[in-house]
Order: sequence, then structure tokens, then C-alpha cells
Amino acid sequence: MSQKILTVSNLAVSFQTESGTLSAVDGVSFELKKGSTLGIAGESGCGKSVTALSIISLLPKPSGRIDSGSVILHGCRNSQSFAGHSMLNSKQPWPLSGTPDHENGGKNGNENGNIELLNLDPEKMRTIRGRNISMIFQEPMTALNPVYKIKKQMLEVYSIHFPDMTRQQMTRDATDMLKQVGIANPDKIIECYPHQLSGGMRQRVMIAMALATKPDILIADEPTTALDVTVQAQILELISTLQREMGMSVILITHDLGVIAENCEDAVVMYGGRVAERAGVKELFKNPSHPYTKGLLNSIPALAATPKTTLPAIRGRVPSLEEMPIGCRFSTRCPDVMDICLKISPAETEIATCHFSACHLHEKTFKVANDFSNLQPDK
Ligand SMILES: Nc1ncnc2c1ncn2[C@@H]1O[C@H](COP(=O)(O)OP(=O)(O)OP(=O)(O)O)[C@@H](O)[C@H]1O
Repeated sequence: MSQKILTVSNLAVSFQTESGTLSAVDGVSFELKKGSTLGIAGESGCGKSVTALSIISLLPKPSGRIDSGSVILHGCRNSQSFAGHSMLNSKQPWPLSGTPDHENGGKNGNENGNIELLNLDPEKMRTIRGRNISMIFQEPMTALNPVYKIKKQMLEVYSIHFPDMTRQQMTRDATDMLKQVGIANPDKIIECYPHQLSGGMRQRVMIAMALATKPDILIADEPTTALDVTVQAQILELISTLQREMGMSVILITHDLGVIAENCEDAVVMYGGRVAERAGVKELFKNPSHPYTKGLLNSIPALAATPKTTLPAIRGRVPSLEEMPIGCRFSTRCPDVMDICLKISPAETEIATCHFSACHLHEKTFKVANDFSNLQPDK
């Protein structure tokens, strides 16, 4: 059984808007295994980014709010023990388990180094963010400051997390890191402004910044969407190489199931802010069960398909949060919709070992993960 590094349980997030309180993420649960890659897939607006931002407390304020749930970081490193080290020179992954969380004072953590990240003190969350969990975004220009050189922005990461390092050490480590992400002339590039670099180079710089602290977990939110196809493949390959070298765990967010198939061990398929299906990738692709997953898979073009083949698309579009249907959120587009789907949200059902689907079609056949007898019609 693989060791877990992150457990998300029943996460619920809402936004306060002019139309009222809108539920963006509702009862999302999954586990990230140590050293592995978990893919989160789904169409635009299904709650992938909101889930990721909730994990590191970066929901837009004040509108975004975590209503309930739990996010546990397992085996959190004690940051005191490595303050001032030049981490890039270490060939070993940082110890991930058994370190007591002294910093946490026992408030959100325990003696196994498990930390509840929701409602963590903002100061402590800042330490976790970057040091333990880093995130890279779809469009690096939104994360890089256009008016500062790469050097200033990279050194800021070091000075926040390793205040004991000298400026010289920081510059050396930053340059090494740029080299590690495949930038050929790092001494020159570090003196550039973001706009002087290509999209692929900027994304590499973002990855270098995110990995400068050798985080335990990297969250990559559509890291290649803004790039052309060849650069996409290079960036995904780079992430997976660095993951192996650093012993990192990765959450890879994408709308592309092909990317999930090639890069992930486990996958979560989200729809309308809920988990439709989750399983190991091999199992998911071999035995897709939720009508939404089946629809997504059917719409992937096959290499062997004849030209002009019409792909079966999922009818309709993802509803906005204001118009989300009661009952199953996929009911308005589902080819297998039944009466019950219009009234009651399906519970997650374990349809095979570690393979969960939230669909009424499966509840009668398989053991329901939650107690179905207590389910009430949605209001
Ligand atoms: N600040 C906000 N205020 C109100 N609603 C929001 C806000 N941010 C996100 N949402 C809504 O939350 C839902 C989930 O958004 P999210 O960005 O997580 O989707 P996503 O699956 O990541 O989509 P994409 O692939 O387009 O990034 C969407 O309906 C979105 O409109």
C-alpha cells in the first residue's frame, strides 16, 4: 500500500456573489500518494482550480469560502531543521515522514507530522506554501511580475524561505535551478525580464521558481495549455523528470484525458464541482463507469480514425453555478438520466477496489461509500 502525502476529504467551497452563495466545489475527496502523480480532469468550470487553490489557501478573497472538509498534509517536514541549507545541492529527497511538527504547536498537526491545512494560521500557511507545496499556473505571465527581472523574482523565493542564505548562494542556486529546468544560458536568462522570454521559457522559469524549495508536492494547474504542442510535451517530460529526481508528488490539473493517461498513476474526474469518478489511471481507462467519464473518453480522437470521422460529443454545456441542477449535477447532459437523478445527488460508490463513481446507476449494484439510506432529496 503506497504512503499518502495529501488527503482531501469532503471539501466544499462556495462563492459569495450578487446572485447569492454559489457552491463551486461540493464534497470532493481524493488522496495523493507519495512520489506519484494524480491527475484532476474535467471540462472548464468544473472546479479543478478552485479545489487546488483551496488546498494552499489561495481562494479569491473575500468572495471564496471553504464551507467544510479537511485537507491533511501527511509527514510534514519540520522547516526549522533545514533553515539556511542550500537545498539544490542535496541529491536526496527531503525526509517526508515521522518528523514532529514542532512549528505547528500541535494546533493543526500531530506527532506524525500530519497537518490540517484548512484554517491554518496564515503565517504557517505561507511557510507550507512554497516550502512544502508549490503551484505552477496556466499562464506564467500572470504569476511573473513583468516589471522585475527573473533574478529579483527568483531571489525573493529564496529570501522568503531561506533567510539565512547569502545573496551569492541564492544567485548560485537560482542559476543552477534554471539550468536544471533546461535553460541553456541561465546566467543570461536570469538577467532578463519575463517579456523577453518565449512562453515555453517563461513556463520553465515558473517551474524553476516553484521547485527552488524542493517542495513535497507540486500542483501544476494546466501548465501547458498556453504552449504549442512540442513545448507542451517537453514541459510535461521536464515535470516528470524533476519529480523522479526530487521524489516529489504531483497534482496535474488538465482538461485533457490524454495528458492524464500518459503522465498520471491516479485520476479524479470532476464535473460541476463534484467528483464524478476516481480510480487508478489504468483502471479508469479500462473500465470507465460514470457516463461523464465515458463521454469524455469517447470524444478523444483515435489515431486510427479515418479523416472527417465525427466524434461523439457530450451534449449541452457545463451549467454555470447559478443554473446548476439539483440532484446529480450531470443530469442535464447525461444519456442515462433517470428520475432519481433529478432529485438526489448520487453518493460515491466503490465499484471496484479503489475505483469510485458517483452515479445512481451504480448505487444499487455496488456498496455505497456513504450511507445511501440517509440521502434526502436536494433542496
Ligand atoms: N472568484 C470567483 N467568483 C465566483 N465564481 C467563481 C470564482 N472563481 C471561480 N468561480 C466559479 O467556480 C467554478 C469552478 O471554477 P474553476 O476555475 O475551479 O474551474 P476549472 O475546472 O479549473 O476550469 P478551467 O479549466 O477553465 O480553469 C466555475 O463555475 C467558476 O465560474
